[in-house]
Amino acid sequence: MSDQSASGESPTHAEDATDAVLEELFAVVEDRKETLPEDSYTASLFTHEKGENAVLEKLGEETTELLLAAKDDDREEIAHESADIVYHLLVLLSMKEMDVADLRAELRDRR
Ligand SMILES: N=c1c2ncn([C@@H]3O[C@H](COP(=O)(O)OP(=O)(O)OP(=O)(O)O)[C@@H](O)[C@H]3O)c2ncn1[C@@H]1O[C@H](COP(=O)(O)O)[C@@H](O)[C@H]1O
Repeated sequence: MSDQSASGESPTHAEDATDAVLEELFAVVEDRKETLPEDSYTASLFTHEKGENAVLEKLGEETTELLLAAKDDDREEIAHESADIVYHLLVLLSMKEMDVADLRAELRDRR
């Protein structure tokens, strides 16, 4: 990470790319919530069959898996579980009628 990035003064290209990935994934989540395609795992989370409890359970499971991966120093697994957590977190934000912008604003406020 560059000094400029660490200071928070100006986003780097890498940060721009990260932001775009989160925005794009969140847009897919929002689309699945609205259109509810039958073959979509995301859509299934918005049904009564699964719903919020399933998302919360997943976040709990994946957090445990992340802790185990960290204890094992398994970087590939850490990345995998982190991505699972971020995805399910975005689903939860959408369920609460929140936006990825709320997460970004909270992180920015801490700098
Ligand atoms: N990022 C994800 C994503 N992460 C996890 N999952 C699903 O979440 C489910 C549970 O995840 P787990 O890791 O617990 O699955 P698992 O096989 O039990 O694995 P482990 O428990 O062993 O880790 C699996 O069915 C995964 O496919 C995801 N499903 C969808 N997405 C994104 O959402 C987009 C839309 O997907 P659909 O809604 O399916 O069209 C995709 O293109 C992806 O970008």
